[in-house]
Amino acid sequence: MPNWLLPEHIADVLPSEARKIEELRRQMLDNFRLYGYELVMPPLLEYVESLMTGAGQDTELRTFKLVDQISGRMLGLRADMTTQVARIDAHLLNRNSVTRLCYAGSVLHTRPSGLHTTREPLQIGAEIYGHAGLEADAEIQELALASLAMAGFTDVRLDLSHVGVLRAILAEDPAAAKDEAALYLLLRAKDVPGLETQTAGYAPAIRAALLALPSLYGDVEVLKRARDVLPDLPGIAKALAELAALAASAIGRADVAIDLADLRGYQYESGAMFALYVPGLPNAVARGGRYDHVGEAFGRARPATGFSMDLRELARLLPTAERKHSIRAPWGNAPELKEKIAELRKAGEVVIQSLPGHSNEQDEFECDRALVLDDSGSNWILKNLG
Ligand SMILES: N[C@@H](Cc1c[nH]c[nH+]1)C(=O)O
Repeated sequence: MPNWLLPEHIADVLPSEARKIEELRRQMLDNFRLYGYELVMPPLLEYVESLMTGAGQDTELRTFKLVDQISGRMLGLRADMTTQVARIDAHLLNRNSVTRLCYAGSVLHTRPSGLHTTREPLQIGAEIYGHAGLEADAEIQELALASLAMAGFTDVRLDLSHVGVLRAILAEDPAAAKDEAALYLLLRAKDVPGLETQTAGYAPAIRAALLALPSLYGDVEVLKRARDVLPDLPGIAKALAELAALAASAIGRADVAIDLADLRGYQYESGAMFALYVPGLPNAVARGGRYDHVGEAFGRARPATGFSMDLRELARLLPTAERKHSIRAPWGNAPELKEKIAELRKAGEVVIQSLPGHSNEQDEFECDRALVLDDSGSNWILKNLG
């Protein structure tokens, strides 16, 4: 085995791809700032218990673990930054007001989520703490859509779902409530035969409601159908009304679909959830939603909602960045030459000094101009290279 072989689903990012990713990262973080989101940088690794606080079983399975040589305690490499940011809001900032935070950094997954998916996504996201109303969910949804528009995606599908529907159904039947974890998995997989077996002993109305969820998928008309077929419970009515409002706020910006069985989050979600899809990729490019109980798990209840996405995946779908035009300059220590180069760089030009013996080499950059001495031999001027 050559000693440079990388583990499966782990890869280097080469120059043109890296530039696309980095440009996207900067654009998005700058845009988050325009909405008032403050950047935070949580650590790559933490004690495993703190990483798991408020998170579900998926996070546990996805987290790489190692032993800390200083404390002897178990550390985990973060698999998702959302709970880290919730910890920062709950403990370090200690603000009672609305707090908007954003982040960008690598996360690691023990297993890839899809066939061609990386185990090292570059997660970027934004979270709002301190507002329980739907306005915060709508802002997050808008920001996620604006981020995709900014990256050049025009054809976006927004799938909406709501944990409140399942919770309201489960609260009606203790037998069903006990099986919550299993039901989650079956609904996520839209495994109707599995659901039929699992729900065999439940109260008939509860069973019928659970079996209806996988077929409650489609355009916003589904909400009407859901009102007809699901039990008349306040929790369900509230969830469906929230979904109708969120769907309405996205009209004209995305194709909206409702999927009441889509529970593919990290299991910390507590309200409306969404996933964004773009052509060419079966997996969601962005996920988000409300998760009001994570702060509580950290000892300070704070309403919360947010979204995140993988910049590597997004960048992969975008066309290759054009080669950047640049200026070739000779190598040398003459003060006038150095001054001229500094001036051009200050103006935003890429100036590449050719190292001796390498004057015609170029890779990522296309030199369309050269810095040369004029006929008098004393002034540095730019010459177009045909
Ligand atoms: N971190 C979640 C999405 C999210 C952010 N905030 C709330 N939910 C994910 O990657 O699926």
